[in-house]
Amino acid sequence: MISVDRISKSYGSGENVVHALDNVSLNIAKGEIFGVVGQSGAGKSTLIRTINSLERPDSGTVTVDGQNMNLLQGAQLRSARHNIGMIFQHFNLLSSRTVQSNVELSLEITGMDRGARRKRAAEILDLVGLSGKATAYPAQLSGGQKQRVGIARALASKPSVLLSDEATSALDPETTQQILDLIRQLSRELGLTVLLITHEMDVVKRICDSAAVMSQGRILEQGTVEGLLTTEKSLLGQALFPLGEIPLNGNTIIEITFNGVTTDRPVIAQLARTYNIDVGILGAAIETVHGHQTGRTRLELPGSAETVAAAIADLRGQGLFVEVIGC
Ligand SMILES: Nc1ncnc2c1ncn2[C@@H]1O[C@H](COP(=O)(O)OP(=O)(O)OP(=O)(O)O)[C@@H](O)[C@H]1O
Repeated sequence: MISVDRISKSYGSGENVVHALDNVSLNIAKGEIFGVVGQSGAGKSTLIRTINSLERPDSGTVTVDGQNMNLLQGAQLRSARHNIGMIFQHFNLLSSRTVQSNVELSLEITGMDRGARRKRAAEILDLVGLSGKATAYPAQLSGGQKQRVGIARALASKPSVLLSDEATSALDPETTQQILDLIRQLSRELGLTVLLITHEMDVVKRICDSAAVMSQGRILEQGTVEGLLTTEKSLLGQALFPLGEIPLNGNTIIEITFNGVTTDRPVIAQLARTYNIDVGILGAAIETVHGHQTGRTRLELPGSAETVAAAIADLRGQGLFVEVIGC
């Protein structure tokens, strides 16, 4: 649905040149929720602006829903943009217009007649849980409600893509979760493809199917969230489920990654019993992600090299992803 192929974008020149995007490629399938994480200045906003063609890349291609965005001009470009909704950190609502009118505004631009606009705005406000607030003004709404209006406005013209630029960064943790759950629900119900940029790992954990890590204009790693978790030394895997410093005391230290398949088995108790090892639990970061138990646990395995090797082989034999991180 969204294909970004080797795009680069620089600002300035000579000594002052900034490579905001440096040979960036990614593919987002229809209906997928894809998160891009990175520190301030990593290039995330530039990436989003090249996808809806607010910026043109210096090189490379952006394709959205089969259309090469770089080649579009005028009416064609405007029409392609109607297929891409966008939500923002600070909501960007017009304070002088009611909720209903803010949502209708995005439809006015498409040339839809008044009656159809009214009907569609009411429909989409209902979908985001705001039908009772149609006549309210933005100043009368909470942050979460404002973002619901932002989402309704973005989706009013029935786009197939939603771009989210730090849409939950101004919200408290509980409201963040509600908005993320709403985005996920809408994505599933409407088959909406979502690209969201964020600096918050919890956002990725809560709703993303796939994610990429950006730094200094480059993508350092990308893949499905579950795949990244089971990738050795994955930056995102470590950041999503942090376990802190590794204590080195001569014993073998391993990390077992759980991705929903095996957590209901008494893996650690079985290990201790079968190999007579006094297994030490050094840390665990396990949460329910998309209804599955996901995360990792760090264990210390004292004992002879042979016993420890046999225990690790046994765990891997059970289909578990095991990394030896210290010995
Ligand atoms: N219009 C511009 N002119 C000059 N430099 C720019 C411009 N837009 C972005 N940059 C630079 O490009 C780099 C990437 O910026 P970008 O806004 O894409 O990063 P970001 O990851 O979205 O950061 P943030 O989370 O702070 O918004 C930064 O060094 C920024 O200063």
